[in-house]
Amino acid sequence: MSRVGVVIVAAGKGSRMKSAEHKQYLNIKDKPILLHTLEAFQRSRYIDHMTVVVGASDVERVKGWVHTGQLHKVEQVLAGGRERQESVYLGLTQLPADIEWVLVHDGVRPFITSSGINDCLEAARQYGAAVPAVPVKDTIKKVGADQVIVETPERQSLWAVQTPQAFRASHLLAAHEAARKDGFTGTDDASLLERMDEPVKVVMGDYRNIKITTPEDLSVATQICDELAAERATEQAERDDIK
Ligand SMILES: Nc1ccn([C@@H]2O[C@H](COP(=O)(O)OP(=O)(O)OP(=O)(O)O)[C@@H](O)[C@H]2O)c(=O)n1
Ligand SMILES: C[C@](O)(CO)[C@H](O)COP(=O)(O)O
Repeated sequence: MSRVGVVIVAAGKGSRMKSAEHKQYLNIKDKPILLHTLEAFQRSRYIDHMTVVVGASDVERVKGWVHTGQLHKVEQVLAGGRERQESVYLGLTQLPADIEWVLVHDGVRPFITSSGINDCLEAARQYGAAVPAVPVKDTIKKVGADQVIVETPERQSLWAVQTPQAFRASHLLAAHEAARKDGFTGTDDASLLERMDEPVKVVMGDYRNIKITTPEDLSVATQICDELAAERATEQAERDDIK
């Protein structure tokens, strides 16, 4: 029987946040960003296994959260690498053998919902690989080193890509190994399959599934956190009514 796993990468330094503490450990409301993310996957009935990749000096801290007993899907907490891609690769190499489908998620995207996870996973099962994305709202310019515009791509075809990104685990590992061999570094996992001409399906993401990157993201994060908690409470009340 195969299982669905997620590799959650959280070994970054958060340099753009410019905070004393690495951003994944800053609180949104009552708890650290990374803990919100882990709880979102723990809640999802589509996920069986979690591998969490963190900075070497944070492994014991995160294992401490797991030992509270609320995060039983977290089966391993590993030390990551210098780049995001290396952290993902380290997680993939340690996945249990029974994980057929794997999602890769940024630890600093705490507002992923169970339906967002399911949409991506379902599309991956159908097409082989899938990522969530949202249509861009701004006009995007390609700008040269001299700060002069090079071109304006047609907005209709531009999407801002998010995580979780879902793949057959063996394919993603092979794509990472090929990228390492070729010295290729991508800013997401899908790009490693794209360069091997493997199709990746795009599913509609959620504008609230933000990657917490800079200080201004923190105030909007509090608002999104409240909205999602209220929506979960309403859904729970509806389920209780049906019983
Ligand atoms: N060596 C790295 C770098 C990044 N990440 C993770 O990849 C996700 C997305 O990266 P990003 O938002 O860029 O985080 P940082 O690299 O920490 O931020 P910055 O680029 O501002 O330093 C984050 O959850 C981050 O912790 C990781 O696991 N290992
Ligand atoms: C994977 C990602 O979250 C998709 O939007 C993004 O590319 C990560 O980028 P970063 O350079 O690690 O911020």
